[in-house]
Amino acid sequence: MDGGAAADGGGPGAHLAALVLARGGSKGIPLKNIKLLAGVPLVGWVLRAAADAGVFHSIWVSTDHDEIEKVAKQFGAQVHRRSPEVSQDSSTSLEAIREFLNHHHEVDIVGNIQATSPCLHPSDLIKVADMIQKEGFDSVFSVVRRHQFRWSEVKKGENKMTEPQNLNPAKRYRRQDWPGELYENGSFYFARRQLIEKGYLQGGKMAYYEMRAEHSVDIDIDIDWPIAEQRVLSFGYFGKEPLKEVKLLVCSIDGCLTNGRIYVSEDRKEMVCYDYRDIVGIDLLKKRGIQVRLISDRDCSKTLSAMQLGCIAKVSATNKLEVLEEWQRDMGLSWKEVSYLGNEESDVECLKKAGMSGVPADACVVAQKAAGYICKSNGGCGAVREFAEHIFLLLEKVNSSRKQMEEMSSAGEKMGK
Ligand SMILES: CC(=O)N[C@H]1[C@H]([C@H](O)[C@H](O)CO)O[C@](OP(=O)(O)OC[C@H]2O[C@@H](n3ccc(N)nc3=O)[C@H](O)[C@@H]2O)(C(=O)O)C[C@@H]1O
Repeated sequence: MDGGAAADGGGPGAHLAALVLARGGSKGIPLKNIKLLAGVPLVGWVLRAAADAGVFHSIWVSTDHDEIEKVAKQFGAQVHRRSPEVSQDSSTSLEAIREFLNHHHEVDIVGNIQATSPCLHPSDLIKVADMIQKEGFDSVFSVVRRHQFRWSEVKKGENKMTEPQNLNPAKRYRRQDWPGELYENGSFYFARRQLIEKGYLQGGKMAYYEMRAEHSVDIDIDIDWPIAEQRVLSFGYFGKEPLKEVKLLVCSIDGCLTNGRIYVSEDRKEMVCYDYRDIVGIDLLKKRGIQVRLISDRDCSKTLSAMQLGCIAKVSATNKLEVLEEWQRDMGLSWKEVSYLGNEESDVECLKKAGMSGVPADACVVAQKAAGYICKSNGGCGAVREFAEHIFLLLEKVNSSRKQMEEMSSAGEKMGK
């Protein structure tokens, strides 16, 4: 097959756009593209890798859905609102990419990154960008090596026998004696505009990029979801900074631990409402050795003591960041070890500083923009519990990367012997 070479105007100066297609409809999992995978919306995993790769002139999400648009922007992507015609179950990726190109004449090369492959790393994208921009390929797509023996299909009623396709049954290869075969894994498809306009994502001077097997995840059906979750926890890309264990969670009281409503009686006694699930969350955090401290810019000391949470708290905090800095210094923690759950403008600086930050679903927009994680639960309705789960997932990741490091160094030692 030849898509017709299009080797013009594609050097380092050419506009390379990352494009993630994320329609709202989905055959299996509802709103799959923003469903939380290990605490991060699916599309967020690849957007983070694309941003940190630093090779794209622009990063886009093409969608037909308001919620997906919101999430895409939170991860720093620009949004192309696509037409319903290319958002159907029957619409192909190529159709959606061509529509995007029709609206963005500045783009010379498209790197279509599929959200359904969340284990992508920036290092992969940097290498592919080089293949296109320096080595002059017109299209590059990702593959993975598999050692799978294939057999021909025999349809019901056919009077045939199945045939081996890539093996000799008399001399079955052992894994280590057979290089295996390359399979398209759906992680990405880079192609020049000229090729795409001719109706191809793969063609011209074409190459594959072989991904490491552990980075190759393709979420297709519901049962893939828990497997993918485990895979990203072990091998996913979690951002530029090395991960650290969280040692402290600071939680804003009004609007996070409570729903923000205050009932006042005639004798000026106040009542607030909180969710028992959040108290369970606080207990679980403490059991895992994570201190929980509470903060409020209001004097809510009486209410707080009535709640009997057993947490250190600072009320009437006029500057929450100063309090947080003081706690961080006193406990001898790095910012990476501090997590923060807030919901208001007064929490923004703390959310930006903390290594791990979250907001309830109904937090104000500026707080949402500053946070790394947006809970599905509202304040006072399980957000603390949910954020605790998110922290536990991170701890699992820290443990598994520690194990990986230990395994790698012991393998290195063995080789050195
Ligand atoms: C480039 C391409 O042809 N991609 C197709 C891939 C590819 O062949 C496989 O991943 C290879 O392993 O297969 C499909 O893959 P799937 O349907 O999961 O789509 C992959 C991601 O792209 C989004 N998408 C797809 C088409 C479209 N018109 N708009 C979109 O937003 C989906 O929401 C999802 O996030 C398939 O299962 O049929 C359909 C995809 O169109």
